[in-house]
Amino acid sequence: MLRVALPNKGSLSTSASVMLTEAGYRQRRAERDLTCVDNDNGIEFFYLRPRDIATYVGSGDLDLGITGRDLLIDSGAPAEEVLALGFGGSVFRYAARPGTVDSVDDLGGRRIATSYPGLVARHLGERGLEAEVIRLDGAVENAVGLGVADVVADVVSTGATLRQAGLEPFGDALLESEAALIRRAGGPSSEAADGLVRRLRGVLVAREYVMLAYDVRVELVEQASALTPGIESPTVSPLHREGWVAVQAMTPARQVQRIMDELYAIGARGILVTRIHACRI
Ligand SMILES: Nc1ncnc2c1ncn2[C@@H]1O[C@H](COP(=O)(O)OP(=O)(O)OP(=O)(O)O)[C@@H](O)[C@H]1O
Ligand SMILES: O=P(O)(O)OC[C@H]1O[C@H](OP(=O)(O)OP(=O)(O)O)[C@H](O)[C@@H]1O
Ligand SMILES: [Mg+2]
Repeated sequence: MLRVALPNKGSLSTSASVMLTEAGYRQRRAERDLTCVDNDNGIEFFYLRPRDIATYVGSGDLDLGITGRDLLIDSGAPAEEVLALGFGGSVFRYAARPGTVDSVDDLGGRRIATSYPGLVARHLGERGLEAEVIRLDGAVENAVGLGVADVVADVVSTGATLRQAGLEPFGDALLESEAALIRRAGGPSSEAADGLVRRLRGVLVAREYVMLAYDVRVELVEQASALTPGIESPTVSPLHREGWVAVQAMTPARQVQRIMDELYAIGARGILVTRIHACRI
């Protein structure tokens, strides 16, 4: 059986389970369940703290896991990203009170509070900076006001928590993170693991693309196909009506309204968009 680690709570938990459900896997019934066996697909899911997932996968005790890229790097575990999953996005940044510290070069000798000491130490090390990293469990934005640190390094999403604490981000982001499927670094691949990766890729494509279909005069096929190249190539089929063809192509959902306008403008008609529920590319 393939053994897969999933976040048991926090920002990534619901989206990870939704994605696996969309990929056709069974998920736990209750939020407190710690395991779930999917016999039909030969998979057992283990619900773990997202921060611990890279440790289980890096040691080889579990085959695959879903966690944040930032948590993977912070753990220092010998695990690697297989597939970015497009949810749980965040930016990791330094912040301080305005007029105190405002550049990364100025971090030497400072006290930096963070829940991600591994990530911060790696960033400082790469720049040859020496600072005191103070590990806190959470709510790190309070550390400056309480005098424990000069700087915080933390996940920023809307920025509201930083503003409330009177802090301003400075310097480039240390990392842009999102949820990722991970496996043991350099570990052997298996047909079971590859099958799960293919299903998750299918979910990503089904979320990003729609199926666009339209009719167009045959002499305009090249011009229309340039607007709808599809993933491989558009499907062009004959129509009973002389001089016309039907075209079908997968199209990025975010651009589809603009593409429909442009198709209409060149003379395409009967333009239809349908959702893709699942696919294998
Ligand atoms: N607004 C956010 N706050 C915290 N983490 C976020 C946010 N948005 C995305 N993430 C990502 O979620 C992961 C952290 O999840 P985790 O469950 O450990 O913390 P959490 O969601 O803050 O929950 P808790 O603090 O209750 O443990 C990281 O990969 C982080 O980048
Ligand atoms: O930019 P924002 O939208 O304000 O979000 C970022 C904040 O959210 C998270 O905290 P969380 O609520 O998870 O509390 P924690 O610090 O105890 O983990 C994170 O650690 C930041 O503090
Ligand atoms: Mg948190």
